[in-house]
Amino acid sequence: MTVAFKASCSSITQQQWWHPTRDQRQYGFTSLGERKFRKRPVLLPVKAISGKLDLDFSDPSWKQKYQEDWDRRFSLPHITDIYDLEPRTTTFSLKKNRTPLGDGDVSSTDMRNGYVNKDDRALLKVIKYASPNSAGAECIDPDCSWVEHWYDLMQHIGPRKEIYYEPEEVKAAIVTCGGLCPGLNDVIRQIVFTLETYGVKNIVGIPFGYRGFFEKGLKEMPLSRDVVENINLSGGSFLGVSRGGAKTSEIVDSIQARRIDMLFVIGGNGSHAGANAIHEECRKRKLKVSVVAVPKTIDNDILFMDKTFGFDTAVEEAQRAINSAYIEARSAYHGIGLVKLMGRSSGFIAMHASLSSGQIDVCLIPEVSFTLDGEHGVLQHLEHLLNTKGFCVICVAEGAGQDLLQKSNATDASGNVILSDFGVHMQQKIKKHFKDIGVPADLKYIDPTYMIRACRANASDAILCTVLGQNAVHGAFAGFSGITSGVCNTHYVYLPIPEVITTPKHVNPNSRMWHRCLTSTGQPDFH
Ligand SMILES: Nc1ncnc2c1ncn2[C@@H]1O[C@H](COP(=O)(O)OP(=O)(O)OP(=O)(O)O)[C@@H](O)[C@H]1O
Ligand SMILES: O=P(O)(O)OC[C@H]1O[C@](O)(CO)[C@@H](O)[C@@H]1O
Ligand SMILES: [Mg+2]
Repeated sequence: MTVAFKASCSSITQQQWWHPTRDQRQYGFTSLGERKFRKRPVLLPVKAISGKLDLDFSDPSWKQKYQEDWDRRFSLPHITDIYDLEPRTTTFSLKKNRTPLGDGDVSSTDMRNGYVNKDDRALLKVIKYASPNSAGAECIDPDCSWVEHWYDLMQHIGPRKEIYYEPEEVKAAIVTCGGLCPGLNDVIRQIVFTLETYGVKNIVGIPFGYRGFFEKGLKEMPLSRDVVENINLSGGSFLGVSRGGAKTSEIVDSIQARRIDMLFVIGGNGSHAGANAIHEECRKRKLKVSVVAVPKTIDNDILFMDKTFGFDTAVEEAQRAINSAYIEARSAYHGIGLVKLMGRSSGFIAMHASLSSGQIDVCLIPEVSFTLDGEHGVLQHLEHLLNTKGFCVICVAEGAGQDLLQKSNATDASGNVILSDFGVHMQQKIKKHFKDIGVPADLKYIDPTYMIRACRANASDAILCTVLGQNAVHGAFAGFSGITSGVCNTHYVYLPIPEVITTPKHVNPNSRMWHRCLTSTGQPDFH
């Protein structure tokens, strides 16, 4: 495959992720192979923090402007942004028996059936809210009148008919970063399987996250179907994980020295920021490297995504802890069960675990403030529960109630703020409160966080991992870089990395799901 640099290309640095640089893009996708020159879109004022346009709703063309901005933001970076490249017919056959692998001769039936079309799109909104005050309403215009806008350039994920790499020449690397998450091994396994299906022979694992790129003594791990066949049977990461790391330039030096063509980064928001920085640095150096991320977080806190892999498993595993807390509390005189679950900035695990168990009386999450003391505080409610039903069970997310705790200013190796331990704080507060008022209370505190994170993916997460792992490879072969993928509004789509890491996704306290949780626990407002 011949490679020629494009004369002009704008490189986007990590600091310049926001829209103005994206506004500079001149090309609109019509397909992966053909691109039409499109008139440069009108620059629109953008509110940098909210990510929303300053739209004038009296302007009859506001919808068009909104969509244009959306198109710009969600256009997927592609290696033809830098290179003049001709694609070749894919080696990924959907019907193996009729089309031998690696010969590039995809049958005409295959061409018609099953490959993802350049114009396939997913719809972002499916509900029209009658009022901005409706539960869960996310409105564009003040009347909440507009529904239909598309993940215009968030193309449906899947194999394309045309690819931009010669599989036999590709060296692909996989790295897992951040904390553990059920399903990491399933994703690694599916990436390897799919790469081999395209005909890639040189696949390596980078040990212990980004650290594996620079730490002397950490060797690449050759990967194949044989090597990864059974890794999904246990939790953790077959490759190892780590936080913190080297400068992006050092990582890209290493990528260059190792002659890596495709890098698959499985990780959370930090890993995605790193993946995007690597992608930008590769562009700056004019390296033909596709960097494709796969979102990993049990916290389910990545924007736009219905759910991330590991989350279902975490919720399911949390049931065991909640059930134990319930049994302990139910069996003790004035028993109180307290369970702390993960969720640094989002309370999805705590909310879903509380809802699904049906055993929780009080659920506390970071998104909803509360007081512990006083007439309307949590402790008063616990007194009430002991008086009325004789026991109670509380579920707290680790990031809850941080405003009630002393800040430590400490950070981990990746720069994440180390939170004060709300579970322990709550344990001490409850003990002291009941001692002070002279009421017996038998508190059992359970912190199952690492047990939940280290376990193997359940069935639904294993399927999600399969979809995401396979499609990461399809995305790389389709020539995208700086992308990630996820299930958005029940459809799987590719997204540009910067758009998903602008802020963590939070539980909406005005959502039906949080209202359901309140109905289920019966807890009052703690104010
Ligand atoms: N802004 C950034 N730019 C470049 N690299 C980053 C950035 N933020 C984090 N990283 C790197 O990404 C890796 C993973 O980051 P981090 O430890 O925050 O985990 P994460 O991917 O967010 O996963 P988790 O959900 O478990 O926290 C680390 O090696 C870290 O150095
Ligand atoms: O102890 P570690 O490895 O830093 O991970 C803890 C963090 O992992 C997360 O689950 C994110 O993956 C956070 O909720 C939590 O704070
Ligand atoms: Mg993170």
